[in-house]
Amino acid sequence: MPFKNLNDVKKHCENLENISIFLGYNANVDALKYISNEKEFYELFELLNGDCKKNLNKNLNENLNENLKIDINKVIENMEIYPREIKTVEEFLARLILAMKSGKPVEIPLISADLSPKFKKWLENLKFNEERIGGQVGIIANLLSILNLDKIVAYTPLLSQKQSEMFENKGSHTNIYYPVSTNEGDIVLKNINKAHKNDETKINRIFEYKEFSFEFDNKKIEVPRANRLILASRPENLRINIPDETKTGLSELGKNIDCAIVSGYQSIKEQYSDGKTDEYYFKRAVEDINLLKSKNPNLKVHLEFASVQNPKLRKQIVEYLYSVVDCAGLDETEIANILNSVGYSELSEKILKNSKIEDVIEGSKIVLENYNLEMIQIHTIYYIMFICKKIEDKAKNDIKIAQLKKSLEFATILASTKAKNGLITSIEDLKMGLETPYNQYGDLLRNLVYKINESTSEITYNDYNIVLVPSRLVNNPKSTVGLGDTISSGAFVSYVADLKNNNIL
Ligand SMILES: Nc1ncnc2c1ncn2[C@@H]1O[C@H](COP(=O)(O)OP(=O)(O)O)[C@@H](O)[C@H]1O
Ligand SMILES: O=P(O)(O)OC[C@H]1O[C@](O)(CO)[C@@H](O)[C@@H]1O
Ligand SMILES: [Mg+2]
Repeated sequence: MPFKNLNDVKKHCENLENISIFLGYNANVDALKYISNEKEFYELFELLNGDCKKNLNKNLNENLNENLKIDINKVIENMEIYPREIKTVEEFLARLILAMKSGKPVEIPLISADLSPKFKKWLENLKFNEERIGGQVGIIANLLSILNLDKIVAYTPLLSQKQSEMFENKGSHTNIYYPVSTNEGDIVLKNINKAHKNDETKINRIFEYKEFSFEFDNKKIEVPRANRLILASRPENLRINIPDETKTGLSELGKNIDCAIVSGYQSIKEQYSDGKTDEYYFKRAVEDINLLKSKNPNLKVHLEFASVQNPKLRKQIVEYLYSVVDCAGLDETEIANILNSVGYSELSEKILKNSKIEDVIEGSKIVLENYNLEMIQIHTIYYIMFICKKIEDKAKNDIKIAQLKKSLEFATILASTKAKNGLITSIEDLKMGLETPYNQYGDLLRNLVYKINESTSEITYNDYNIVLVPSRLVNNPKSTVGLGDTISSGAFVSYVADLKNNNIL
């Protein structure tokens, strides 16, 4: 047990203090709506459906204005169609019910210009419970600031005043910066709170539901676990991209940082109104990473995946970007979806259906090898796992395993603190995570991975280190959005700190 008490955790955090990182590309405001029980679920749709419980079951809402009421038959139809973009309230309700039935994380794009008037009106009237910083860059920057990293260079194309002020420089020194270009083509780092531009604020709507049951179409639906559905905005002028004038300074910036976390590619569209295409942006994204690495070949880059509804774009992210990054972070659904996009639909189905760890490992190995990644980190509700190639020298490899385990242990402490408290405000808060027990399958999972690591049977795991730590699962989480980002950044930065400080891996 690497962390016996808060002091051990604090010591670990000290290792991170000499790390500098680049983060790109997505930050937004998350508007959170909590759905804690059956009553709150029905209340969501009251504007459209009056006595919602009754009406969502019997469709007896005749006394409501035709233009407003929810068409239950259409909702049922959409549950079959499984819309991958949301334009109507019926599509939204269908995907929300399916998400709640599965208890799995879901993100769906919402194109504001295309919304039906009824859905638009409903969204405008919806009262959210709170607003928080969102997006991988937003969530990770604020976490790493508290962990006192030396420098966090956070780049996001849209930086309104509201958004820039949601970055919290809470470390022992100002450490979150925005890269700004000079006339000479260099990058200077500006305190992100003072770097805002005249941009719009990107707002995502997050529906955070708890465990409860409700009735729809006269059937009882049990929500197996608290989770979230994200309606992600896709503003036309959000281009996942570093402008040319800033690009010229990237190689010099790369020299002064240790690592980077890139994410946000899920916002890239196939076609833009000015004729630009997905390919244009993926090629630029590859250039950015190559430039960052050009004068610092040791720079480690982690790509944090997200839910991508369009299979073609999902495949592009993998094919363009996995070849140039070192580490990949993703949840169980995301690895399954990737496998489906790159030709392993049977394995993908198995993972989605049975959540068996052996299948997840098999899938991770395929991705690791096909794209020559150094490491994959998978987070699921019950465990967090690193998979990477072994070092030949056994003594060194044993140290590596111990270090990787420590990084994952740290990550579970971060996640359970955030799940329990909703946010992490200081290193002291991590006591809450440390006091959260591992989930009930902890020993079972550890034994299973022990056996897999020992096995020499037909599936050979001999060349790989499979390092697993069970999650410290919070029963009644305050919120769940961003827990994966928290896990991935905590684990990756710890890994990089070990590389930098111990020189052993
Ligand atoms: N109640 C909880 N307590 C502790 N950890 C949790 C809880 N719920 C989810 N997690 C962790 O958070 C991860 C969610 O990651 P992910 O799906 O990538 O979400 P996001 O993209 O919103 O950050 C899960 O895989 C699990 O490891
Ligand atoms: O796809 P987008 O719009 O960048 O949003 C990503 C979403 O994922 C999260 O970063 C959580 O992983 C949310 O905070 C955010 O709403
Ligand atoms: Mg995630």
